[in-house]
Amino acid sequence: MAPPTVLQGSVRATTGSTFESCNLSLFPSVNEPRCLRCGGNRSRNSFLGQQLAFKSRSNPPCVTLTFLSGHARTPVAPFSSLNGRKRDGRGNDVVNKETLQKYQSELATQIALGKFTVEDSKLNLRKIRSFLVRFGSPGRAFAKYIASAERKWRIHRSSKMPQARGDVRAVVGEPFFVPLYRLFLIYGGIFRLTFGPKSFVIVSDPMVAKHILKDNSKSYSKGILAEILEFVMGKGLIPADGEVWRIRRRAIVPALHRKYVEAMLELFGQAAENLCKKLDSAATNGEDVEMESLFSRFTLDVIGKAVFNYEFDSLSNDTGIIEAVYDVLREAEARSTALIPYWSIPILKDLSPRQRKVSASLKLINDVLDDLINICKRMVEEEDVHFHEEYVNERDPSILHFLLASGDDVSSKQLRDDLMTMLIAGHETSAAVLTWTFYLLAQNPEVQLKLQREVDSVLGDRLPTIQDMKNLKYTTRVINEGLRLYPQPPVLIRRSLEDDVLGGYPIKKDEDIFISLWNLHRSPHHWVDADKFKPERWPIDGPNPNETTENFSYLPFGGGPRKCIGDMFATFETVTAAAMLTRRFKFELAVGAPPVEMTTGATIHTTEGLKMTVTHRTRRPVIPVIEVPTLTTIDESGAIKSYKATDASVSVFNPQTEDKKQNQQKNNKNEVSSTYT
Ligand code: HEM
Repeated sequence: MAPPTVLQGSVRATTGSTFESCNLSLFPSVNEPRCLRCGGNRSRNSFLGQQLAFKSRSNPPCVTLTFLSGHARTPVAPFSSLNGRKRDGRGNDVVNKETLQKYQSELATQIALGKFTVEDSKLNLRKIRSFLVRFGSPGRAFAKYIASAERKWRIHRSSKMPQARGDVRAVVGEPFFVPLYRLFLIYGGIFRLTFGPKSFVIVSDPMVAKHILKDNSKSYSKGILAEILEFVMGKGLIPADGEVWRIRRRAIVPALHRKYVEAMLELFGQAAENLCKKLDSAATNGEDVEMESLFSRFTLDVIGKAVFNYEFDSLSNDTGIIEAVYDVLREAEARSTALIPYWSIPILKDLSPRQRKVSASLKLINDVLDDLINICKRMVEEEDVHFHEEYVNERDPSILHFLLASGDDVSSKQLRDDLMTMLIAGHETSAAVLTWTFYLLAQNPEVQLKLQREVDSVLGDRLPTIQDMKNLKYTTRVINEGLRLYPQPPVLIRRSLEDDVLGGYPIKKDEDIFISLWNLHRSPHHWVDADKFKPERWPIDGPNPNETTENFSYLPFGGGPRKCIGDMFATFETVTAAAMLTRRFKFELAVGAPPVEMTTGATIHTTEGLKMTVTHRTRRPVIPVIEVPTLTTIDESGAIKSYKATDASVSVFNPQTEDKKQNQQKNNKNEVSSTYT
């Protein structure tokens, strides 16, 4: 079937309008668009500020309609920020009406000045085309040619991407993705944000995100991200582009096969046990705990073992290497939010104590990695390797061991870059997911209780197995929902390698693009109660939600060829931790602790930690039902008499009332044994 016709027009062309470029009346009403060509109902109707995308239900759709300009829609959903903004009684964020009104009036002025108005063609090409079709096939072909040329011309000439101009100070002081959300509600799914000479294209539209990440991914690189991370990841998988990326991805992805992930479950369970021990003593001593740093240590211990078989043991120790890892991580985050590339100023690089410390930390980590690579090489040499697709060394199931055993022909520097990349990619992300999910659980005790019930019935007191991962359905939904509200990272970065058209707007080569997962995941156009924590929004027996099932409205692990390689690993790791921790403890926000606010580096951190009160879960006392032996007789008159063993008295038994009593007792017993407080 032919691809859908793509039409563009102004929002002014409303109800029942006919588009001159396509000779089609398209919609009887903006609210209820229907394709008049095929009669199909809408399948997607998103009126994103300046953009209305409409696809008919036929597959493939016969028409896609995109508005390029017009009036912005009044934002309908509260924006969500935790940085000093008001919250309602349940901790949900509420709209800062004044700010929105200011933006709306600013936008109205810009619209009045004609900034977003598309100029219509003075020529009535529709009439010319109608005239041409009278001349048979050559006329029709010519009319078609004119229509297509006009479409291109319209895109080229009249499409003007909505622009937000800002003073950079306006976005300093709060995580940068928060003002981007406000701008998205006003300017729509794609707009340009300009600070002085620098401009970024901000994408919050699922279809545009899909185009960049999947359909035309070859035309985009990691851009600034690669520049920022070069000092620590070199040519590792996250910053790498082109041929290096292709070769390394092909070598590394097979290492995370099913058997490897299964082997990792034991590791997740052991690390979660260690964390439980820490919490045990805090709960016994009545001390509050700072969960963000504990989660960070938990995931560091996991990823060290999983990637290069290194025992950081950071939940129990504070060694120099752990400090070095954190130094480097903090530096990477500082660089990713810096307004100027201070690290490339030679004098700063050599004289600044912080930069010198970072260089020393990097050297320490690299030395440790080199040692680990050498140890592993020796192990592999001594081993009688029978390498196959699902190869796992029992003594050392790490990714490094798999790569060396596979005969991966790679320089030590590249291998080090890859290991470092996985260490960073798999550490802070998972820690942040756990931090924010537990923050949400503390605010939603009914969800925490439901989660605990599932864990009790699926796990009991066991360590989780791979089979349990299928059965911990609600726990998985809790993690899915945590990832929706707090995506890690909140923004994906790309740079265009050639000219392209995004959402109908032409963009040039070398444009910097931010795909806001924060906006996509909280878009009021795609989610009901977008800012509410509702694990139930995901059908419990449905597929695990991802970019494919949600058509790029939800992409916690990215999408397309550069999708996260550790998605299954991370899901099982966080599900295991959530299950094992909530099985033993109840989590509440500590009384008197500072408000939990966001700050950002590569992932979303809290500004002052996540202070929690952790208490042991206790079963309600089980009231035993004492079974007293009885002797029952029926006398000649038919009356039933029962004699209790301990009791000399004789009671006359009325079967009906006794049945009721027993049922009552049974119910009490069930309730007591299956409920935790
Ligand atoms: C909950 C935890 C995690 C989250 C939320 C997460 C998220 C993501 C996202 C969104 C991307 C795409 C980045 C982009 O397109 O620019 C990505 C890429 C990547 N992730 Fe993860 N990740 C997690 C855990 C892990 C783990 C455990 C590992 C390693 C074992 C890992 C390794 C990577 C790598 C190597 C890439 C780059 C892939 C490429 O460019 O080819 N991630 N991750």
